[in-house]
Amino acid sequence: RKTSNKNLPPALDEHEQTVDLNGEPRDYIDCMLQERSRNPQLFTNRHMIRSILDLFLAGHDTTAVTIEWAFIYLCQHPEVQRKVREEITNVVGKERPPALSDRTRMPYTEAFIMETQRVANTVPTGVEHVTREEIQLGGYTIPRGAQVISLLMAVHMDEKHFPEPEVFRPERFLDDQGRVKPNRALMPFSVGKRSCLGEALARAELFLFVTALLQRYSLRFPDGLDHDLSCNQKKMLVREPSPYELVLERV
Ligand code: HEM
Repeated sequence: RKTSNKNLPPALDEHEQTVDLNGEPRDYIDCMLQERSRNPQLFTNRHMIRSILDLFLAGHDTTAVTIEWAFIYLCQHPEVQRKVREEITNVVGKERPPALSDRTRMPYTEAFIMETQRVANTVPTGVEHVTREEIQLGGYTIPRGAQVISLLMAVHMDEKHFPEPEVFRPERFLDDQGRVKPNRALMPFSVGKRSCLGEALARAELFLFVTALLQRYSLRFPDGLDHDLSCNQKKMLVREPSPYELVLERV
């Protein structure tokens, strides 16, 4: 057992002492420690702490809060909830949990998640980026070194791309045959080289969580209560709904 390093957060210290550098990694921290044992110059402890923090900050709240919005829309639009459940029943049934391989056969559910991300705008802006050189954009000159923040929410609420943008309507992402109709203006994960690194993981989580829950439960607001859709103002970066109650009934 190595000597304990008091300068490290306890979780990292514990991992450093117990990791099997050549064995099966137990988790993300073990993977990083194994990688560094092969190439000590790769990153410092500070890098490792930051990258774990990134996973929590960028990876947890964003997806969890999008799911919170999805539940609100399902309660506000019982017809949408009925159609998603119908698709789950037809494609997955009740005998096994939904799997990612079901996704391509569930266009309505996909469209529902797309519409949820468009209207919820959980991450309303991109992260700040800095221009490396002067550029012309839409008739404006942006100087080198300027901080640029994209307003993704403005695109999602632009009626040029999404007619009646305030209306929640998954069908806008379906063609006449009921197949998913992508729209380039839907960009909840931003676009370009620095777009969200966790997009595939987040989309998988959204699909699996929503379908697994709706397979077993119907959702509604408690009688007489409607959610006012106000946002938690204390949260920065992420648009979170204020707390609400849900009734889950076994189906
Ligand atoms: C529904 C869930 C999520 C949404 C809406 C979302 C959205 C975003 C957005 C808008 C950006 C900024 C991109 C830009 O500035 O151009 C971003 C960056 C990022 N996201 Fe996500 N994200 C989600 C989930 C996740 C997950 C699950 C992870 C990791 C496990 C993750 C990791 C990251 C990282 C590392 C960046 C920075 C990428 C870079 O700067 O190169 N995100 N995300």
